[in-house]
Amino acid sequence: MTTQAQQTVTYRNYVNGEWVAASTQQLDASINPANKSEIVGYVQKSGKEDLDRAVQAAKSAQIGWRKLSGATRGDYLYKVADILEKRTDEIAETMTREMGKTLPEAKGETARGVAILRYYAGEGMREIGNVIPSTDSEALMFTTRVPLGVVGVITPWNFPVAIPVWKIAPALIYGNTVVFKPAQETAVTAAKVIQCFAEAGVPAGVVNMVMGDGPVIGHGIAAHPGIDGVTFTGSEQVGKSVGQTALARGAKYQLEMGGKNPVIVLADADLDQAVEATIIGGLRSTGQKCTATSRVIVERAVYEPFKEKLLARVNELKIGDGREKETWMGPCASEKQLRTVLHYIEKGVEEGATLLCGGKQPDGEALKNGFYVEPTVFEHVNSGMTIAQEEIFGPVLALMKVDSLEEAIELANDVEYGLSASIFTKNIGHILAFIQDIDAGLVRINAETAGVELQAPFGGMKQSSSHSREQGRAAIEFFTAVKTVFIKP
Ligand SMILES: NC(=O)C1=CN([C@@H]2O[C@H](COP(=O)(O)OP(=O)(O)OC[C@H]3O[C@@H](n4cnc5c(N)ncnc54)[C@H](OP(=O)(O)O)[C@@H]3O)[C@@H](O)[C@H]2O)C=CC1
Ligand SMILES: O=C(O)CCC(=O)C(=O)O
Repeated sequence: MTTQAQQTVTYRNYVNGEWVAASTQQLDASINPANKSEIVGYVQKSGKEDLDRAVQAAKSAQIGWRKLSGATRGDYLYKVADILEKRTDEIAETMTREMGKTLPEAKGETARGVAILRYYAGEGMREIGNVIPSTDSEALMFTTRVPLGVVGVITPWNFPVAIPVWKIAPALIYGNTVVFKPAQETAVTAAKVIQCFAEAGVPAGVVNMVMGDGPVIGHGIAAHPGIDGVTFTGSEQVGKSVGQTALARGAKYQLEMGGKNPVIVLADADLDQAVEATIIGGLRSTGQKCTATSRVIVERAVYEPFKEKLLARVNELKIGDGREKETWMGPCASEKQLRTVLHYIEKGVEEGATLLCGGKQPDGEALKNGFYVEPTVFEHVNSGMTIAQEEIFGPVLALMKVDSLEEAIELANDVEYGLSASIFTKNIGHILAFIQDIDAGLVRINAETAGVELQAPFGGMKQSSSHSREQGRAAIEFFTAVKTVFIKP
């Protein structure tokens, strides 16, 4: 008889073009949050020595990679995109098994990874500088851009394909080499993405992946003298420590962290449209997006009809294993995440908010082995409450009633984050005031707070980011350094 351990694949680190076991000889089991007894794969629990090897490989590969033309680097990315595209179904299925989002969402995310790779492949043929008139009429002055060198990429579990790809692809196209540390929670999916780079023939050492714990490998990347820039997405607490560690040794860093994103629904809004966007923005991916809608600020005149429609829709949502066709919302990605969400729900009740629906783990035989939580709606939430201030990262909506647009914007801005915000109204004056006054890097009108587009800058204000932007052409700002050149005959 074969045991599950024998059947389950072990995924290795990818260092200098080879799949290698961690020097520690330690493994972690990556489990399915829809069924905690199912092991998706075993992943490496690496140590500092493994990281050192990866950094050394990335350093050795750097000059050769940098010296290729942008077009040639782009050709590699096109190949990676084609391979990822062919493996969409398999990789999406792994993602669903490993972190719980529904299969259509996982397929959409993988397709987004393909599109991001193609976008940055094309970037290898676009301009990287400007001619600036010199005060010396005989001279030519221009800017050009050079890679940082070796870039460390630290990513979370909520978008295990899209986030690594939107960091690794621009890093590579601008001539950097990469040391990638995926979230241990989703390291199997990450390994499959890196297999696409390996299969595309990206030269040895250009992309390296080291699996392991955040405090060891993630912190190790931030602190490593051989790493020239660090790009991070995850929690505010860890992000800030990554930034401080990188800053202390003079390395460049980029942080994308939390959100507490509001949707404002004004009296003239199309209520059905606003309800749908609140549900999709707040509850898709089980609320585990930094752009997820968390606070729902509704004008008094439409508060009751909006609430009724919202509750009716929330009560229809089918919770279950993301691989099943009829499932609308999967489990939380991990037990830790489930505990966090339940803790916030408890806190909401304790602090006096009214629970309108949800609030607990769902009943049912089919769900008892997974990290499920019901979609939850609170009302009578005020800005001083914990659930109105802290990022929950779960399917929890907080309804808040206001009397005017001014009050709505004031409430919307009354948090430490400023990632995404949306408004539902037909009044152009209100739309313009919102665009002007809201503290958010992503401002969305009559649309959900989530749903970023790969060709546009992405990032937040206040504590949501290091004030930098990712994606689109904005990525060039982090992944390159500018040289100003002055030439005289
Ligand atoms: N902005 C966003 O998109 C995200 C926000 N979050 C927020 O963070 C909360 C906690 O989630 P969690 O997964 O713990 O997020 P973390 O911030 O801990 O994880 C993000 C990444 O950082 C790594 N990491 C952990 N500790 C360190 C460290 N000391 N130094 C460097 N890297 C480190 C993690 O590794 P590993 O996990 O493998 O140990 C992971 O790869 C969520 O509830 C949510 O509020 C979470 C994910 C994404
Ligand atoms: O809304 C999206 O599509 C992206 C969200 C995101 O970047 C995140 O949750 O980390």
